[in-house]
Amino acid sequence: MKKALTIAGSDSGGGAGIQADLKTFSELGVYGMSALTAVTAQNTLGVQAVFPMEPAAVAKQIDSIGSDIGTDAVKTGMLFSADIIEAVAEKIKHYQWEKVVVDPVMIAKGGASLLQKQAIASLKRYLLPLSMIVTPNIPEAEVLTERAIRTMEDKKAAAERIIKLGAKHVILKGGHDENPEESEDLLYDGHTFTLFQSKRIQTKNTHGTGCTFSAALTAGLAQGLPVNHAVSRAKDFIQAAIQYDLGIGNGHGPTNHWAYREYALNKGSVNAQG
Ligand SMILES: Nc1ncnc2c1ncn2[C@@H]1O[C@H](COP(=O)(O)OP(=O)(O)OP(=O)(O)O)[C@@H](O)[C@H]1O
Ligand SMILES: Cc1ncc(CO)c(N)n1
Repeated sequence: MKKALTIAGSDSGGGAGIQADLKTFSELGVYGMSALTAVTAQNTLGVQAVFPMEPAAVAKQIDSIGSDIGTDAVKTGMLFSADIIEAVAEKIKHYQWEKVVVDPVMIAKGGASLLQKQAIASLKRYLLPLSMIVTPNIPEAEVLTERAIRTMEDKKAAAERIIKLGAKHVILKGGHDENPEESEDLLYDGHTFTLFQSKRIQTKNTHGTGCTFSAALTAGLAQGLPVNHAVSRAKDFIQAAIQYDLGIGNGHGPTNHWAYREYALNKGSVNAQG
């Protein structure tokens, strides 16, 4: 049984954060574990409140897992503060975990801050160098590189800068792009750029797309897929999850974590791998 650990915040509404991660791990046949960094009071309309955990409480949860169960891959999501980031980085080093996916979560779709501004320097300094792959969306990549991103050339330059910060791979996600036809994600390993394209689905129900994508990627790494295959399958997983949305809540609804197994895998309607 392959295992994956998510170090992230709780979304009470169930569409993003720890809940999205565990649902995704489960759908892909990986045993999921969690270390909570924060509790958010959240639904499809927005984030009503954030209650961060003590850094020591985050570290203790990771120790409980690391000292007994172990893990095949780890992802980080909402980390909130510099102190939590430093505690997490120390534990990742201590347990010598290498398959580390860093989703540099900063702002929720409604605009609520999930990472304090002062914590960005710590993210770059302590966590990115430990990551096998970092998964920014365009606004997050702009913050990490302190440059605006408009064109494909900008995207490539941003990916190069992020690799210089110490990440081994970067996947720059295009969900926030202006392109009405396609949602394209750019993978860079320090040598080669690979573009993963899919049809853009017109929907307001995209709550938790980033978490779900990075969790699917983490599950793939836990199962031993090479990075490009794990990205490709994660792209298929999120495509199905957005396409067959559930219509839950009054705002930006969650994606459908069952859809990949129910529709995509069986009908072969997407390029499933792994
Ligand atoms: N409307 C869409 N149609 C198809 N794919 C999409 C759409 N929106 C996002 N995606 C895909 O979903 C994945 C997550 O991308 P996105 O840029 O939305 O992440 P994010 O902004 O971090 O998500 P979140 O808002 O949950 O933090 C990417 O693979 C992206 O291409
Ligand atoms: C807890 C949590 N993590 C991440 C996101 C980003 O989608 C969110 N909205 N909530």
